[in-house]
Amino acid sequence: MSLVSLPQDLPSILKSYLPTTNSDKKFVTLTYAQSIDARISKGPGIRTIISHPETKTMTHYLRYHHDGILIGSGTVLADDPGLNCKWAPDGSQEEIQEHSPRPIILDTSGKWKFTGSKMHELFLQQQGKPPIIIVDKIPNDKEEYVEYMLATRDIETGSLNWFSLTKKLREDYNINSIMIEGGAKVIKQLLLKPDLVNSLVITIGSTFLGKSGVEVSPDESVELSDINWWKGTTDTVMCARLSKR
Ligand SMILES: NC(=O)c1ccc[n+]([C@@H]2O[C@H](COP(=O)([O-])OP(=O)(O)OC[C@H]3O[C@@H](n4cnc5c(N)ncnc54)[C@H](O)[C@@H]3O)[C@@H](O)[C@H]2O)c1
Ligand SMILES: Nc1nc(=O)c(N)c(NC[C@H](O)[C@H](O)[C@H](O)COP(=O)(O)O)[nH]1
Repeated sequence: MSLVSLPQDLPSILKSYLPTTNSDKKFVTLTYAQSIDARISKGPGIRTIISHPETKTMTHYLRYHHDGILIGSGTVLADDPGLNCKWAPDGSQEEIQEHSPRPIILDTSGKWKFTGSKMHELFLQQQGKPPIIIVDKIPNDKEEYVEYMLATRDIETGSLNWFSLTKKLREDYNINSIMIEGGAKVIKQLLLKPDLVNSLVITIGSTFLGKSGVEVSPDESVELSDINWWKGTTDTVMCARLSKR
């Protein structure tokens, strides 16, 4: 699949919302595409195209600028995504392989298999990297090329500690910048974490997906700051930061 060109005016808008090059600081970008009625797919498990081809290219431009890309098991099972980077300044195969982010799959109950996936196929073609899977238990039948990382949980609540997770990815795998693409369960948690998320890049497609669509409304109200809008052919992109609560 080839991408359409990146709109010329997008990089200047995105610049201050991206990790700085050579930064060894932790940087988390939360990014996804939603409908006007805040849905990210037509229904649970249904892969739904919302982005115009030009904002799809933007997603690959964002991937180029991050060390890792994280999604939940619901998304990997529904979408079978490639999670590589297909955009590069000169589009060369070497550059694409080098800049493809490391896929990080939050699959605590071990439902997904790398073998046979689109990610696996791209890795074998040297067009993508193998994943790190975040699990609650290291499986007995480990898959070839996969790295397993134990989920870090709060002792008192038992819930996933996102701060420790990003710290561990940084310390153990040198993954400083992470872009988080979804799905809904992951997005809803992170919209309430202004101390963890450095920037928000949301594509809003000109469609309503309706009541049976998968919604991404957070459990509480969320204020944004440092807001910038880009207008494309059919989509708009909002770049912002989560305000401290
Ligand atoms: N439009 C977009 O930009 C976009 C992006 C990604 C996904 N999607 C869509 O979203 C849907 C999937 O969303 P979803 O909400 O079902 O799944 P999800 O991708 O958010 O994954 C949920 C799973 O991730 C793991 N997980 C998440 N948070 C966890 C935590 N705190 N502790 C432990 N494990 C945790 C669990 O295994 C959980 O079942 C699909 O339809 C997909 O097509 C759309
Ligand atoms: N930007 C964006 N626009 C969309 O319309 C849409 N459905 C997604 N969905 C995000 C989700 O993570 C998908 O699974 C990957 O975007 C697929 O990624 P690949 O191209 O296979 O690498 N993302």
